[in-house]
Amino acid sequence: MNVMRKPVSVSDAIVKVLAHARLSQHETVPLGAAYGRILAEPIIAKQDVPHFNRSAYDGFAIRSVDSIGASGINRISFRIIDRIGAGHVAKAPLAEGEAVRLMTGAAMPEHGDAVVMLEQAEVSEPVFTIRKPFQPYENVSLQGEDARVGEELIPSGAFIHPGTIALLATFGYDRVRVARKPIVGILATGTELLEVEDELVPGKIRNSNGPMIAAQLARLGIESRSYGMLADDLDACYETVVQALSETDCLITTGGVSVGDFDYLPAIYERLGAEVLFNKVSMRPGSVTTAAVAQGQLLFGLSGNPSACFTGFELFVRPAMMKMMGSQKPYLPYAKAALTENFLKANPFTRFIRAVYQATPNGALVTPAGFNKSNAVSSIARGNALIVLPGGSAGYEAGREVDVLLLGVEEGSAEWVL
Ligand SMILES: Nc1nc2c(c(=O)[nH]1)N[C@H]1C(S)=C(S)[C@@H](COP(=O)(O)OP(=O)(O)OC[C@H]3O[C@@H](n4cnc5c(N)ncnc54)[C@H](O)[C@@H]3O)O[C@H]1N2
Ligand code: MOO
Ligand SMILES: [Mg+2]
Repeated sequence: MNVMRKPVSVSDAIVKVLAHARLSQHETVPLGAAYGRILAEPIIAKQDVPHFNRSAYDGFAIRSVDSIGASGINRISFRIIDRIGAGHVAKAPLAEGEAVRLMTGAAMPEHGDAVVMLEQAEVSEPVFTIRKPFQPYENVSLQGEDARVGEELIPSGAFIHPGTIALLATFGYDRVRVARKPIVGILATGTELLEVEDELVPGKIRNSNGPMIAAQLARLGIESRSYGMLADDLDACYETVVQALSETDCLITTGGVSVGDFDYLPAIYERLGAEVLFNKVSMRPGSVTTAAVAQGQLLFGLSGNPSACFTGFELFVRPAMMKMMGSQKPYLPYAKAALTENFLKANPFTRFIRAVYQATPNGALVTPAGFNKSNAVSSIARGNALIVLPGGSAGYEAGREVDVLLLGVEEGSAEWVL
């Protein structure tokens, strides 16, 4: 095996992966199941919102013209001819000096063009007086002020969050066209691996990457299919990879991608006739992250080292999954924050430091999340962000503003800015 590998930059690696991230058929789901999915159709206003002029307050609908000249010493009086709550319409149009007592959301009566709030009226049923004039449309929610029929409000490819659900419901979408979710397989390789419930024995460790990747996918709303754990055995791993590829849209493996004697993923890609897009990225951790394509399907060979595995997923698998689901915002959201402590290690490669990002009244701060080597698991548990230190730097001092990628944010970014 050739142990010398040619590294690609992080951004080139992302471009290569995204060029092969395709799906996406669509499916229709009930509105109640649409949260967290990606829209496969734009939301176009099916009616004006609101679709009738309505009162913005609890009060009295009047004709504004009747209020001209009202003041503290010249109170103008109105006669209440009807009383309606939201959901009702007044029985008759307003004539001069008439008012309808109506509640927030109730349709304005014909000829009514202003609302006197209850607090602005001195009421003595069946009349009330006012001490100021009202402008046309004062305290009225106008038809179409929120959205106009035919207007494209949300593009296809948008993440469906609770606000999107509200809009869909407003227009009567009881079913929504969304991108189909990819079916993603996970296979952990390593003779040293134990099941989570197993007792530790010398030389062995529990498989933490498998459950971690399943949760990283779950965070994107994707259910995974586990192919369990396999010992480092070329034939057995190859067979499982072939089976997994026949049952999934994409396969993620962990471990066995480096140059060790029992790192069989490179041989598996060769046997599959897969095109290896890259097998070395100029980053730490995750330098051994590999991506390959076999018969149009993406295979991600993530590192066995937990922090490297985690970072490889967030940087490369995540945008690919989002693109496969038609997302317009596949990238991790980006922020700037001030480093709270020195990080003085030199960085020949781009370095991704698991970190805690915190917005404070004095600006955003970011703190490395502790033990930060590729094999670290504690810092991925503590972190909610990745600090990005560019390659070629000599480290950074506390107070310095640094680039940060935010983890676990529902909606990503449309651009990769680093
Ligand atoms: N001579 C070289 N050695 C190594 C290189 C190199 O370039 N030349 N790269 C190093 C880097 S960087 C990393 S990262 C690791 C990557 O190793 P592999 O991806 O091949 O993974 P393994 O060898 O299978 O395991 C590495 C490490 O991770 C532990 N592991 C594996 N699977 C899991 C799992 N499911 N859950 C938790 N931990 C896991 C495994 O026990 C090892 O400790 O290679 C360096 N070596
Ligand atoms: O792939 Mo490694 O994580 O750079 O230590
Ligand atoms: Mg290895």
